[in-house]
Amino acid sequence: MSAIPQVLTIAGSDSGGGAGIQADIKTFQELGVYSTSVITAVTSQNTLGVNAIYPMGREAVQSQLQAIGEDFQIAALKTGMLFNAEIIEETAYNINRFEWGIIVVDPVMIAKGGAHLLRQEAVAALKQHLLPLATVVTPNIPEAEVLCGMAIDDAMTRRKAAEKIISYGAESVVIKGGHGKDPYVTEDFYLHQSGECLLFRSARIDTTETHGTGCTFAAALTAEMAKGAGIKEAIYVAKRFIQAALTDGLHIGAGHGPTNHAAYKAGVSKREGENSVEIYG
Ligand SMILES: Nc1ncnc2c1ncn2[C@@H]1O[C@H](COP(=O)(O)OP(=O)(O)O)[C@@H](O)[C@H]1O
Ligand SMILES: Cc1ncc(COP(=O)(O)OP(=O)(O)O)c(N)n1
Repeated sequence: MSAIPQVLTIAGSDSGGGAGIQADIKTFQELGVYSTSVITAVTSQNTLGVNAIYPMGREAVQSQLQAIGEDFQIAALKTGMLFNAEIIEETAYNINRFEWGIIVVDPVMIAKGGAHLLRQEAVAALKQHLLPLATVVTPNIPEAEVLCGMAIDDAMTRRKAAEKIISYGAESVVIKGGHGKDPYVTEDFYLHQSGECLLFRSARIDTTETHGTGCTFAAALTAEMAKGAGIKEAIYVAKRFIQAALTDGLHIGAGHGPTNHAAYKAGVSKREGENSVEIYG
C-alpha cells in the first residue's frame, strides 16, 4: 500500500492551465497527494475566455474510469466540468461501482467569461445522480441559485439555498462567496447530519487573477480530506490555499489570469497580518 494518498479528478481540460484538470493536478501536487484524472472534455481556453468545447464520448469516459478503478486506491475524488447528462450518469455509475468514498462535487456550470460548461438540460441529471453521492457540494453563488431555483442575496437566502441543496441527498454543502460584493469573502458551510452551520470568512483580495479559483478550492478540499482531515479542517486549509494563490499572482495572460498554486507551500499564507480565516458558528 502506497503511503501517499491517491486522488482522482473527473473534469475538463483547460488549455490555458488555470482551471479544470490542470488546476486540480497542480493543487493536488502542492498538497502532497497523488493525482489521477479522467478527462470529460477538452476546452480551447485562455485567460480571455473559452473558444471551443470538445466533450468526450460516454465510452471514453467509462474507459478512463475503469482504468482508474481497477488499479488505484482512490482516497477521495472531485468532479468538475461534466458537460452533459451522459458523462454525469457514467460518473455516478462508476462511483457506486468502485465504492469510492469521499466525493467532492464542484457543480461547474458557467465559466467567468460566460461559456456554458454544463448543458442546461444536464442540471436535472446532476441533482438526480450525483448530488446524492456527494460528501460535499461546492457551488458558487450563481450555481447555488440554479440548483435551488431561487435568488441568493443575503445570509438568510444562502442558508435556505444550502438546505435545499442538502435535500437532494448531499451530506454537506459549501456555498462559495467569491461572487459577492462585500469586503469579505464568506463561505457558508452546512452539514446535514448535525444541522451544523458555519461561516468561513476572510478579506476579499483585490485582484482580477481569479481564473480557476473554484476548481482550486474544491481540489484543495479533496486533497485535505484524502489525507484524513475532517470536512471543517479541510475547508479551512482550502481557503488558506486559495487566499495564498490569489495573493501572489503570476500576471499571466491579458484577461482573468490564473492563480499561483505554488504560493501556499511557499509560505504566503503564513505572512503576518495577511490571509486570516475567521470561523463563525
Ligand atoms: N477576490 C477574492 N478574494 C479572496 N478569496 C476569493 C476571491 N475570489 C474568490 N475567492 C475564493 O475562491 C474560492 C472560489 O470562489 P468563487 O469565485 O465563489 O467560485 P468559482 O471560481 O467557482 O466561481 C472561494 O473560496 C472564494 O472564497
Ligand atoms: C475546463 C474548465 N473547468 C472548469 C472551469 C471553471 O472554473 P472555475 O474555477 O469556476 O473558474 P472560472 O472559469 O470561473 O475562472 C473552467 N473555466 N474550465
